[in-house]
Formats: sequence, structure tokens, C-alpha cells
Amino acid sequence: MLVGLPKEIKDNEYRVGLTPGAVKMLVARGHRVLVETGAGEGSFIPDQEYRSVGAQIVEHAHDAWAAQLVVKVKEPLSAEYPYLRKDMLLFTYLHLASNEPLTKALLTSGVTAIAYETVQTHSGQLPLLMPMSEVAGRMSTQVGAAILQRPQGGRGVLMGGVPGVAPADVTILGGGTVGANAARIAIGMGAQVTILDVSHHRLAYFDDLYNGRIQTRKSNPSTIEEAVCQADLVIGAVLIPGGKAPWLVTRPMLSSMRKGTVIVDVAVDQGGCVETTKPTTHSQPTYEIDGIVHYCVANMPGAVPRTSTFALVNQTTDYVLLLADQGVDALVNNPELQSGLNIYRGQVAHPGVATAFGLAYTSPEQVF
Ligand SMILES: NC(=O)C1=CN([C@@H]2O[C@H](COP(=O)(O)OP(=O)(O)OC[C@H]3O[C@@H](n4cnc5c(N)ncnc54)[C@H](O)[C@@H]3O)[C@@H](O)[C@H]2O)C=CC1
Ligand SMILES: CC(=O)C(=O)O
Ligand SMILES: [Mg+2]
Repeated sequence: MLVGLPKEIKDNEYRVGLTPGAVKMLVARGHRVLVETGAGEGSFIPDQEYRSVGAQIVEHAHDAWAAQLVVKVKEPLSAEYPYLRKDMLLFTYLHLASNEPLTKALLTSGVTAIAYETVQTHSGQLPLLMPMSEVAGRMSTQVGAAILQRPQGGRGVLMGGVPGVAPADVTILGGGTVGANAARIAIGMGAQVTILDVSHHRLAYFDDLYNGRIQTRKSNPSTIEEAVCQADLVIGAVLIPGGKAPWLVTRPMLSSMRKGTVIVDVAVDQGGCVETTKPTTHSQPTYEIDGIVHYCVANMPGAVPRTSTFALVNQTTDYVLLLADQGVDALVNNPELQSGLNIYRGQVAHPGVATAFGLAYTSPEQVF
């Protein structure tokens, strides 16, 4: 199969969808790989490294997009919509439930679009979201600690405090992969940490792991309000797989929160779990509403590409090989890949996306 690797064009997005190691595996199985020149530069992977494992370097984005299987990191931006075609398999993060224009563009084009973030294992894990959630979770605390500094707009609270003065209060909404990784760094920095989740299983896990070093709360409107009103840093980390995130922090709650509190809404790519969240970029990462500083960058791991590219491709490669070897049949044969199917030839094939926009849902069983 002809596999294309375009260069990412999102603001400060330095990741790339395939490493030379992954390309080498594709080439060894008889596939041709077209790499847009400079695609790896952001991750300090020169064209020559791809060439040396058998890739063909192409000059223009449209050459890489001409492939049958296009592997990316981020969702197509509007400048990329004209490349979408009926006979194309697109494998990348999509986050469609918060992006109606992209959903429409994918539907109109007839492309088959498989979203990394909804690929799901038998046991319910999200193996292609997990590596970037690990990165974004750890980053969320780092970033939050920096913004808490007064010159960045925050409350001027040091994460670990100092002897005689209390540490920062870090409240984490959602104790999945992002939440667990955020907590790990916050604890390492000496903060006081509270995690809220609807899953008792997750709360019990944290309780066991940290043996009293962390507070756990069952997530409901009252516990959320109480926790965010005493927080210095709130980290939004909930997920309804494939669906729009629920608004756990409402606009009226902001006025009860302490001035200079920082919200890092990692869940922004699914619409955010804070009513006042709107996507920001690494160039302009924050804005303030009612004295509360919001950080809502939708591609956080893009800022640490030497970690993120390799962490992501470690997980995606097996699925890329399946798609390259089998084409659409891989979606029929492999239930994990099938759960990643969001759009198939003009039909919405994921219930979360259909619900988000009131569109008809066609199940993969009906599609194939
Ligand atoms: N901004 C960025 O750059 C990145 C964003 N993300 C996003 O971060 C979000 C979280 O991802 P993961 O941690 O991997 O998901 P996950 O599925 O591992 O964890 C989500 C957690 O939220 C909990 N939850 C659901 N509803 C809740 C509620 N009402 N209150 C409290 N907890 C609730 C679930 O029980 C689960 O434990 C996703 O939206 C993901 O797309 C992930 C990576 C990068
Ligand atoms: C998960 C995601 O959206 C990202 O890594 O950018
Ligand atoms: Mg994202």
C-alpha cells in the first residue's frame, strides 16, 4: 500500500506520525512510504533518516496526501480539507465531538477516518490516547505550576509551599490517565492533591497507592464546587470516550473561586469540562475570565515532541501495519481498530460523534 506522512501544520505542533523505525517496518513488508520533506524536523528527525530506511521524500503536502493510507498526529485543519478523498484511509487524532466543521468535511469527502482516541481494547483501555494522556497529564502540573506564578497571571502560590506556609491545593477532575499522571507530578512537587472521579474503582486505586497522601472525592456537583473553590490549580481530565466532555465547572462557579486560580483544561479537545473553556494554542496559551486563568491548549504533547512522537508511534505502529497490510479489511477483522472508526464513506460510525451533532449513527456492523 502507498502510505503518506504529511508534515503537521497546527500551531507549534512538532510531532510526526511515523518514526524512521516504523517506516522501516512498513518498507520491510513491501509498502511504499511517502514522507513530506521536513515532516520530522520538529522532532529533530531529518529527511535523511527516513530516506535511509527506504522512504521516498516528497516536496509538497499534496504528494504525501495522495497516498491510500495517510498517517498523521493531529486532526486535519481547514487548509487540509481539500486533500480528503473517498479512496483514502485517514489515521490520526480527530476529536470530532467538539469539531462540527471537520465532521462535515470528512462526511462530504467520503474518506474513511479512524480516530486514535477511540481505538479501544477488550478491557476498555484507549491504547492510542494513553501515551499522549501520560504526557499531557504530567505536563498539566508543570504548566499549571508555571502559570501559578504571579507574572504569568496566577495566584502567586509555590506548588510545594515552604516550611510554615501551606503548599498549593491541586484539584484534579477525572482520575484516568491524565489525572493519575497529573497527580504523580503534583505530589512530587509537594502540593496538596484532591482527585474527583465518578468511578469508585479509580478512587480506591488512588487511595491504595498513596495511602493518605492524596484526598479522593466522589465526583458530583457539590463535591466539585467545594473542591474548585478552595483550589489554586484545577486540572480538567475527564473523558466520555468519543463524546463531548461534561461541563463540571460552570460559569457561575468561577465567581466563587479564588482570584488567580489556574484552570488547565486538558479535556479541551473533547470540548472541555469547564463551561468557559475555549481552545488555545501554544503561542497564546492562556486567557482570563472572572479573574480565573484558563490554559486550554488542545495539543499539549506537541510541545515535547522528542518524548511524544516516540511515545505515540510506539503505540500506533502495530495498527498502522494492520491497515497497510489489509486496508479496510483491517477494520472488519480487528475489533480494536473498528472501535476507532468514526467516519466511513459519508456515514457517522461512532455513536459519540452522532450524538454530539444530532446526526444519524451507522454501526460498523451495518457498514461492513
Ligand atoms: N489537551 C491535550 O493536549 C490532550 C488532551 N487529552 C484529553 O484528556 C482527557 C482525559 O483523557 P484520559 O485521562 O486519557 O481519559 P481516561 O478515560 O483515562 O480518564 C477519564 C476519567 O474521567 C472520569 N470521569 C468521567 N466522567 C466524570 C465526571 N463527571 N467527574 C469526574 N470524573 C469523570 C472517568 O471515570 C475516567 O476515570 C481526554 O479528553 C483526552 O482527549 C489527552 C491528551 C492530550
Ligand atoms: C490526544 C491529543 O489530542 C494530542 O495528543 O494532541
Ligand atoms: Mg488534543
